Amino acid sequence: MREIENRQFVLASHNAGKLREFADLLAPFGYRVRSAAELGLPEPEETGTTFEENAYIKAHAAACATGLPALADDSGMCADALAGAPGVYTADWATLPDGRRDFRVAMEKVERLLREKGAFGASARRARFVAVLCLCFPDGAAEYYRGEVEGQLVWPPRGTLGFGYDPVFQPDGFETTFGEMTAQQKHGWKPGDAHALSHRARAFKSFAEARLVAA
Ligand SMILES: O=P(O)(O)OP(=O)(O)OP(=O)(O)OC[C@H]1O[C@@H](n2cnc3c(O)ncnc32)[C@H](O)[C@@H]1O
Ligand SMILES: [Mg+2]
Repeated sequence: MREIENRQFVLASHNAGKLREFADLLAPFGYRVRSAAELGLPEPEETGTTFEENAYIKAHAAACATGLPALADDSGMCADALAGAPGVYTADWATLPDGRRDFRVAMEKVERLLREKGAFGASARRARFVAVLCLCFPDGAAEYYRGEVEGQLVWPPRGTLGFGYDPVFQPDGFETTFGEMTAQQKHGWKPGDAHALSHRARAFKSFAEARLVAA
């Protein structure tokens, strides 16, 4: 198995919300991590049809560009009543014709479609967040870590914390949305804990246990 040498790798993401969460999750481990955004790397086109394919595209591009191992996160929200949509197209649903992203518009679109399907009760509004992390080396060797969290879509959006679709997602067992949780509450995990809450923290926990060594 190839090693992460010199405690150094690239985070192959341009999403500020994700990068904040990873900075937080990685802090206890003391790795030297720079993001694709900081390094000015181009954003590759996400042409895959699965989270795994898109995570590989992003991680491989960053690993090739830097010569370092790269970790990418491909994630999304899957609504049962919409046959798993928006899924891998979660970011696309928020993208305006001029390329900017507006998650209020995206959340309204999801809500409109749920209403068209008659999805009003909690059980009809079930959804999950999925995150697939890909660790890829410059030679193309890759490994994957997946995390999912089940919950329901609420309306109207609640909370101003987090990012993306957080204000409409209420994880099972909680009365608050991810938009009403601090980053620590949303992760629901720190090194040594047996369980994590968010999709990203669950995937990260597997990655950390397999690959990271505390400083
Ligand atoms: O590809 P990178 O550069 O990492 O950044 P991105 O924002 O394009 O990320 P994705 O392609 O993986 O798209 C994921 C979408 O799902 C949303 N999403 C993912 N995780 C989320 C979370 O924890 N909370 C809210 N929304 C999330 C996010 O806002 C994006 O629109
Ligand atoms: Mg993307």
